[in-house]
Amino acid sequence: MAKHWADFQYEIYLNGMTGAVPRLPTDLTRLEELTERRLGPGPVGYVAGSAGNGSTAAANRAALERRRIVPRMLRDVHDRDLSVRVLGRELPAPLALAPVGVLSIMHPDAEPAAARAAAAQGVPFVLSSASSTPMEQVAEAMGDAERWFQLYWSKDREVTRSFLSRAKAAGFTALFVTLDTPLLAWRPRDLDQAYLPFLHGVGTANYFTDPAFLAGLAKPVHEDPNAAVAHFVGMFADPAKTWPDLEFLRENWDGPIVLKGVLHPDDARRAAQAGMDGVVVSNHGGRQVAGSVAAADALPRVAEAADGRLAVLFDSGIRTGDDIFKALALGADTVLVGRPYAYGLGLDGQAGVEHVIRCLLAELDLTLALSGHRTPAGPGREDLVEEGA
Ligand SMILES: Cc1cc2nc3c(=O)[nH]c(=O)nc-3n(C[C@H](O)[C@H](O)[C@H](O)COP(=O)(O)O)c2cc1C
Ligand SMILES: O=C(O)C(=O)c1ccccc1
Repeated sequence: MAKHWADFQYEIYLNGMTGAVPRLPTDLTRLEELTERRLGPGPVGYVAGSAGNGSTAAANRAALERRRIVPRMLRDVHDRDLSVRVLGRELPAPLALAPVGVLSIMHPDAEPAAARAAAAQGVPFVLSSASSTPMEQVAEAMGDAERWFQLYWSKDREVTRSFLSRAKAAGFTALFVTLDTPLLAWRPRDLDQAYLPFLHGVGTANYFTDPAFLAGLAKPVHEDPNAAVAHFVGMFADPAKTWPDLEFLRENWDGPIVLKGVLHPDDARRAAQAGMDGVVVSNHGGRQVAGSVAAADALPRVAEAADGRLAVLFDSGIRTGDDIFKALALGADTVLVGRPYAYGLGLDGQAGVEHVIRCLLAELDLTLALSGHRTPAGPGREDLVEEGA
């Protein structure tokens, strides 16, 4: 029996009979402003901020807003099923939590709380390489719930090899390789505050617990933390990588591999040729290339190039259930959501992340139904119009 995500709506009204209202807004676009008020400017600036003058993050939203749904009537939408099959797994809905590093700046419960929320709702959790908690601890918090590992592809092969074997041993089933961050982009909000969490050793937990990483240090981390941080900064990513290097990952990871940060259809074709299993159409939430194409504008062409050979995941700008509907209609199989759950965590820990997941999926379920669809495979380009096109 498929889960009825829309029941959350009734649950909220029912709880209201005893005077209770939701602890957080159900319009998730309001979370950023609330978080801004409650947490310090450094952490919120880091999470909310993006590259350049912020126009790419704005363009991500605009590209989704510009597309409007054309609902269809009288199509029997009584029985709905949001489940999807992606990367060889059955998911209860087309949603996963995106890899977001350094979550301890949002809440002391950090990644384990977000991972528990995902597990409780049955949604996959993608753990960042730059997690503030070692991957084994996050895995332990999740029991046998679905988890995927995001790789920052290090200059040091032994560290990469070690991360892959640790992730495998800890039960992460798919590998997400982030290609759009071989360098951190120009991020004025962080630059103006001279705020970078790693320099304080936050977001380095996977490295500082890794035997291959530690072998590269002259002294233990506690004896010379600055040298350990400098070593991390120097090796965490590698701008010299090229397509043939993917072979190394294929040889060292026997599960699905997904390339995150693909925006050009030719790069999707190369991913398929290289034996990859999927792509995430993403501009990193507008945090990397200032002036980049909006992720939703890139999605249809990438989906066409994938042509069923690759799983097509999407992120960058998803804030509501109708945004998910639009991404599905433009060719995504599943979406990831980043900042909204980070804000949910900052505002209310695990419960806040669960709130975000439940709101998104209840709204998606209702949007599907009210637009005349029963499953995530239903929406297509014919369900959208583009304003001004
Ligand atoms: C604070 C923050 C940290 C992030 N850290 C990572 C990371 O470690 N690895 C990664 O692949 N993407 C990272 N991302 C990008 C997200 O995975 C995702 O692509 C982006 O947040 C999606 O856009 P959205 O925030 O509009 O949903 C980060 C994003 C934010 C906001
Ligand atoms: O801040 C980010 O967007 C990001 O992807 C990142 C990069 C390095 C370490 C942690 C997060």
